[in-house]
Amino acid sequence: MSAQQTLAGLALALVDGSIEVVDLTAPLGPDTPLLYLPPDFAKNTPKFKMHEISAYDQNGPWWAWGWMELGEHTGTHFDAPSHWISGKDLPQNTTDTVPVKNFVAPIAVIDCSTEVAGDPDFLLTAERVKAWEAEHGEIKPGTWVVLRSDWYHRNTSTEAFLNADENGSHTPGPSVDCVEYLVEKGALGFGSECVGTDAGNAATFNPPFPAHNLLLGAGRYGLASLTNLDKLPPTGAMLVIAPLKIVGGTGSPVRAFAIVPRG
Ligand SMILES: O=C(O)C(=O)c1ccccc1S
Ligand SMILES: [Ca+2]
Ligand SMILES: [Mn+2]
Repeated sequence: MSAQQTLAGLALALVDGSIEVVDLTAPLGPDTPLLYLPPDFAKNTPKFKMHEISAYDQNGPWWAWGWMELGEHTGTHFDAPSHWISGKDLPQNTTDTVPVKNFVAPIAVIDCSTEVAGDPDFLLTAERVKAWEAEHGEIKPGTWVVLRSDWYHRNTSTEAFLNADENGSHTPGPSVDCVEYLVEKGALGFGSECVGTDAGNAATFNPPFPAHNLLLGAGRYGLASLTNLDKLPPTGAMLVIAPLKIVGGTGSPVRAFAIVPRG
């Protein structure tokens, strides 16, 4: 089938509903949960704030618009390699230089929602990824790999989403050997439903924050605060993300969605 026929088929399938578009993005606003780092360790991202310019009034008689205060790593967002010191000198490592072809790719969904329901500190390991491959096929280079945890149901409450106690945050993520394996398999990036791509206790890993240190350091990417992964098949869907083309950006809020075959 030619490329033209493939795209024409996609257009028809979108119209007849045999291919659906599934939103993977959390609402973005003042209530969007943000990562919380201990203030004696690091500065944090300020909350999202919308400033009204006009609302069909004396400031603009027929129009409404505003301006935002918004962190790069807020809500459903993309991590570029430059976000981490291990990726700071890599080529094409900022939101305005990452090749745009990397924003449309196959997505592999590893469902660990049952395990996470029993253990919020659950770690996706290389062994668990290999077990998924045994059932669904090998992860091919250029694939986004995402951890389905159903954690997105918590993202209307910062407290529930960060799930912290005196020992820190308890949220799932990938182990060091998992990230090493995904890099080895040529995965484009790793995605999570949690506030960040790393597990809540990833500061204690060696190296710390492997989904940043090793993944971004290998020139791959992260996606955090995804939603609706429970509506995707293990394989066969395509991920589309649209980071803002922020000059020199280390990341960006994104509208993420999946193109999913139905029936
Ligand atoms: O970039 C993020 O959203 C993120 O997850 C993060 C940022 C800075 C330090 C640690 C982490 S874990
Ligand atoms: Ca980020
Ligand atoms: Mn991050």
